[in-house]
Amino acid sequence: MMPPDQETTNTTSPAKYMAKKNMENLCSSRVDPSAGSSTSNNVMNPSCPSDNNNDQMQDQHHGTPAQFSVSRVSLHPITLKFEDVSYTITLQNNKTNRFFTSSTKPKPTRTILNGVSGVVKPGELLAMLGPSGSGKTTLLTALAGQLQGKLSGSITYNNHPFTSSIKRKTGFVAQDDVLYPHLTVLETLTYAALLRLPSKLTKEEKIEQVEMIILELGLTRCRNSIVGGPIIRGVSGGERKRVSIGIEMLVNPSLLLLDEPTSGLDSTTAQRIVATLRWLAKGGRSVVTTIHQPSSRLFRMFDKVMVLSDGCPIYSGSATSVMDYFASIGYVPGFNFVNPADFLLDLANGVAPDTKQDDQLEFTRPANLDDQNTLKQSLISSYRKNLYPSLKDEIHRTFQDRALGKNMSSSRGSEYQWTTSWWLQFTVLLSRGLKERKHESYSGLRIFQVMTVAIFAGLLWWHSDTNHIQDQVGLLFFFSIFWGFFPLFNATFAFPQERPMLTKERNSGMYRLSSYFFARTIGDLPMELILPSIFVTVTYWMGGLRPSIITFIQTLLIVLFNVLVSQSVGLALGAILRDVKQGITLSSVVMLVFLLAGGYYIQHIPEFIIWLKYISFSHYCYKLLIGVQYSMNEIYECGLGEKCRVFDYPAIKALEIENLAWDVIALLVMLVGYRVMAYVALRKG
Ligand SMILES: Nc1ncnc2c1ncn2[C@@H]1O[C@H](COP(=O)(O)OP(=O)(O)OP(=O)(O)O)[C@@H](O)[C@H]1O
Repeated sequence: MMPPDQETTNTTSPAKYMAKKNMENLCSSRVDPSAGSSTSNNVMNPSCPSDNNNDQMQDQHHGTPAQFSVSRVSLHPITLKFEDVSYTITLQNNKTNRFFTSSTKPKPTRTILNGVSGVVKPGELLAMLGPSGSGKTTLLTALAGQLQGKLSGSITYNNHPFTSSIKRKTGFVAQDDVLYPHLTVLETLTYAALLRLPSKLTKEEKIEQVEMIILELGLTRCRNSIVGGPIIRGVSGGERKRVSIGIEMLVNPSLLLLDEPTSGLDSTTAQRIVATLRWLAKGGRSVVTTIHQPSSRLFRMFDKVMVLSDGCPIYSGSATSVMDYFASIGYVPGFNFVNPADFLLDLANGVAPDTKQDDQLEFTRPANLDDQNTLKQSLISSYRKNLYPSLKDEIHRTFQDRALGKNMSSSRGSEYQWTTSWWLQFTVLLSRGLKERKHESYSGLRIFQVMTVAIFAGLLWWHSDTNHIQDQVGLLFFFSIFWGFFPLFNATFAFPQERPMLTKERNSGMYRLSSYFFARTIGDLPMELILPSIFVTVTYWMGGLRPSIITFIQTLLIVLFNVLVSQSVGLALGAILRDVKQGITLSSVVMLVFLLAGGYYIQHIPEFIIWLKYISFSHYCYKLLIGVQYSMNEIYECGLGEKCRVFDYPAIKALEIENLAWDVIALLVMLVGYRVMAYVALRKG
């Protein structure tokens, strides 16, 4: 392989660069006779090996690499500059401390980043190196404009602070891939394209872009495989990572930030990913990546390197000069030197270069903590003395920064304009949600659960009649409780589960919260309404309730209304608490209290707590069900040969059924109110 500096100087366009890389790949890694003839017209594919033939076949359909989406040069090159970036967090006191420390005592703080500076110009690939916990992710998140909290220093993008327009031109691939596990690779990229690419492109053109990305990232072989996740097995880790990169590549970002894109991957796959990043950089993009332990061949692909030690920089500058710099301040690699990254990470950990041979290492005493700290301090001082002044000059050379000290978290500028319409966002999100949740909505287990309860309830109340009024009232109360619990629990899961995805997509400006909210809540409706409809149909007729179609339809509508209200409560709890466990715990408490206050178990609630009855949606549902089931003057046999009015039956009388319209209004208020609460909680993030 040629040295990186030579590669860089010879490269004129990404397409040529990739063609050349492809040639190198064919020579160095494997000889593929079928590919040999087409190398001049072929893109180097950072893919699973067997993709190549497939890709070449598709190549003929899509034309030459020069026409590929990602081979386009960046339309808005961005120079990223950051100067003296510092980030401090306030540590939370633990519970024990809270009792013993006085409230006036300031909370302890911790500096995560301390005076970090750097410049990344279009066409450059910057790698951030450092031990675990040195602040790489924090810095990258700050550069992506997504770090909440107290950030000082300056981060500018073409001399401007972070704005929504920069947000749109920035791609951020987080360390943990947040993807929908049940969608295929093709579906994942297609939905992202439909949401992220501007409305001026037709659907077909957007899909064409997806096909190109799939081709370019070598995902052809797994295009129809589901992405998978921790529970369900899907594509491999490397393929998932490429899908995440592909989502960001779709919008042809001018600034691409990636957190550990090669973690957990074999060295060949890691090299392919870094080759892709380098290729993207050569198209005029500024690319910043954190990386844990790059091999020496990966290291050679970087243009710039930044080394962090405990949040402080010990090097920031050209990758080719890094060894010379450390040599100039007295640190040269030892006898067994192989990889510059190992050497740099040792230094960042405060471990001096080892001059002994491997077989002597086991006898070497590890450096103590004081020695390590002394070495780190010395490297930080050297950086400030030797590198920082020239870096500062470079930052100020091209143009004077205007935005020093601006609050980086103010990322929502007024110029924000959505790339797609509300309606398109809504329909795409609705379709994606239905596809993603198809397996759980239409799960056999869920249908079995509801059907079994329906049949057993029908058998237990088999042909009950009005003379057994208590049984019938019990059945109606069961309707209101069962169809209060079930949707409430299902809805509580909705937002906590989707929150990481929502945060990621909203941070990249993909869609409005309102379009997501409506799509998410409407998408759940079919199954949420079909199951109770089947349940009521089975149980109503088996249970011997009033044999009237009108009453049956009214009963069904009331139950469905109750489902929507309880779903609203679940959505609000999930959105406010954000945590499934807390949500479920609170849901069960709420539901049990509503059940007790519903009016069936207790008719004479003490005055001071009677308000519970009025906030219980089960109470209104139960009242409505009784109200439509029995007519005003209906009678039942209350003793031997004795007839009583149904409405005088104590459990019904206590409900004070007079004007059912108020109960409908109360449920309506709850339906809207809880949904608004859920929306506001989501908006607050
Ligand atoms: N909000 C926070 N609260 C508490 N500690 C934090 C917070 N954010 C960052 N840290 C701490 O700051 C340090 C730097 O974290 P960061 O994730 O940036 O490190 P990193 O270099 O990316 O590590 P790794 O390579 O393991 O991902 C860590 O010790 C982390 O625990």
